Amino acid sequence: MVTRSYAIIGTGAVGGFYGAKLQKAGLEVHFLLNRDYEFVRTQGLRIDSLEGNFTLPQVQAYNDVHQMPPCDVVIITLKTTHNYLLPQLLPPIVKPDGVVLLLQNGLNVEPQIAEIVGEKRVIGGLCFICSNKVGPGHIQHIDYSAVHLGEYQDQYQPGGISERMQEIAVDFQRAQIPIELSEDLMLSRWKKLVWNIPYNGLSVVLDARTDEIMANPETRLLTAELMGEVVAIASGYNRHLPKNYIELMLDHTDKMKPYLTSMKLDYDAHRPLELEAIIGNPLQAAIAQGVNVPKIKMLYQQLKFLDTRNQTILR
Ligand SMILES: NC(=O)C1=CN([C@@H]2O[C@H](COP(=O)(O)OP(=O)(O)OC[C@H]3O[C@@H](n4cnc5c(N)ncnc54)[C@H](OP(=O)(O)O)[C@@H]3O)[C@@H](O)[C@H]2O)C=CC1
Ligand SMILES: CC(C)(CO)C(=O)C(=O)O
Repeated sequence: MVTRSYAIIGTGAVGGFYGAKLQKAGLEVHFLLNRDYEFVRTQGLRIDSLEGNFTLPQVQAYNDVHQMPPCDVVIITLKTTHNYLLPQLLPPIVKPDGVVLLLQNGLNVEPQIAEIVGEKRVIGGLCFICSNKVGPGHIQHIDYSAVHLGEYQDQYQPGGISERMQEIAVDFQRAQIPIELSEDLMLSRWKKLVWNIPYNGLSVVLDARTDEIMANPETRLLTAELMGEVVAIASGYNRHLPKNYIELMLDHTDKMKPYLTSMKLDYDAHRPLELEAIIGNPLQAAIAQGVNVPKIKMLYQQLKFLDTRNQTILR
């Protein structure tokens, strides 16, 4: 059996969880860390999960990419606000025939990765997971865990299901991570943005959990209207979402455990928001296609104000 080596770039809520699951399943995983490096090097990772708690007392931990071996699959799980580091981080750790798997929210991040490693070496991924890092090397997995993968091609042309996606899927299944393969990464990204744009944005502007947003008829309507605008931008790119998709997303959120989005957690911790990847880039995509999205534009403007002010306030 061919075994692929994995690198996790950003061992936080998402990277810590998926990387630990892959290692637990017997795969070779190398973890890049920042502030938690010393702790994780000596104590390993702890995962508290609704699927079962586990610890990995020993992991291959690094704080310098030049110490890491080049890997077959390099998984990026930094916040997009740290992607400016990738031109330095990526080149030493991707094998010549390796691939970069981008597990981040948002739109139009893959082209930035393709500029660094080449267009044929990028797979995009969407994570359907609720997970937080609650202490050094300590991840709390609250709900869901599925990953959807799609090949990136220039201008997000549909890339079909490649052999390497199927190989990665085998590893993820072995690690008991539910995985779906998408023939069209852009369609998958728009579907996810139907959820992320309203809830991530409104959770910050309204200072609210998902259940609070859903309970009030006005903010529930606003959520549906924002979703409608996202669907309209996707249509501008010839990606047509199912007619009942908005209803499905509202229904799905009604059934979710009350949830504070990652953008709200970042805001409360005075960390920069993933505003450009999640809302700014889709807004630019709407402008480029001449699609009118007044509510998304206003949400972006409000968040830009809050984010800028939040960065200047002393903690
Ligand atoms: N959390 C979730 O449930 C979900 C998250 N996502 C998306 O997944 C992506 C990752 O999010 P998430 O895991 O929550 O974020 P986290 O902040 O939990 O993880 C990012 C990690 O990157 C590390 N990091 C930052 N700078 C460096 C560096 N220079 N070198 C090495 N590591 C570094 C951080 O370490 P340190 O703190 O020490 O700087 C942190 O542990 C985002 O795009 C998010 O939107 C998508 C779906 C759900
Ligand atoms: C809907 C949710 C919360 C998990 O599926 C998500 O996609 C996210 O936090 O980005």
